[in-house]
Amino acid sequence: MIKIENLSKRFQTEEVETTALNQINLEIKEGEFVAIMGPSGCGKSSLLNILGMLDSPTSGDYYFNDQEVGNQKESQRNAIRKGNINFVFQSFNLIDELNVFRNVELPLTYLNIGKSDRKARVLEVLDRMKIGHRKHHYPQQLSGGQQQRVAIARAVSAKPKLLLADEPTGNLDSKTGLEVMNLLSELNSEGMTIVMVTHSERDAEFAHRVIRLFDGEVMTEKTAKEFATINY
Ligand SMILES: Nc1ncnc2c1ncn2[C@@H]1O[C@H](COP(=O)(O)OP(=O)(O)OP(=O)(O)O)[C@@H](O)[C@H]1O
Repeated sequence: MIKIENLSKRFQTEEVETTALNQINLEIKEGEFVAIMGPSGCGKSSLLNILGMLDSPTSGDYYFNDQEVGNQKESQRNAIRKGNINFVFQSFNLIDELNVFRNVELPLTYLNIGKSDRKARVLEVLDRMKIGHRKHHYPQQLSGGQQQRVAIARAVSAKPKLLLADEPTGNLDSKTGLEVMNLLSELNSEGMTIVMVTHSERDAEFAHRVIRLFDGEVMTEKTAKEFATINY
């Protein structure tokens, strides 16, 4: 599903140039659950943003389902992302002015799905995320775990092929975090490909595979072993 070849991302500010990703190569197959780990500043978010087509690489290629997307125009990337890729964030990013039902319905509106179809899909996904009983509540009336379940419902209501999660349990206590990880695992076992950035070794255990980044580079198994002897 995903193939990245010799991909680099550099940020240029007035004084300095930062290499966030340096000549990365990686592949992710359909149906995989992959965790991306590494110390702060190693390039995890930069990689997730590129995978999600929110940002483009400075050099190198990104193939999504065999189509080169990294070097496409923004409008083209947006069109490919629509319906294929969705996101879950650490800070939930729900719209405070909309109730739970409307938050989850919104992305379906952009996909031009009819009203009765939307309603059926929203109710189904809210039930699956065990939050259907809160559909008339507003985000601020919910606990963190409930908000994240709504955010996951919103992200998966359009049945994306790829779900990108940026520290999805970062703002949750460990019990609620575990519930969220179980939901993500369930979605993955039904076929959704998941790529998750995490600092939590416990969350990473839910993944099939961990990609470790260090200073913008993917660590090989060998360098990862060497690295394990250093504390970070
Ligand atoms: N928009 C930007 N402009 C300039 N530099 C940036 C920008 N975004 C990221 N960087 C730099 O690129 C490097 C990688 O950042 P990135 O956010 O990808 O790391 P990260 O691994 O996600 O970190 P954290 O775990 O702290 O979120 C860092 O040195 C960061 O300062």
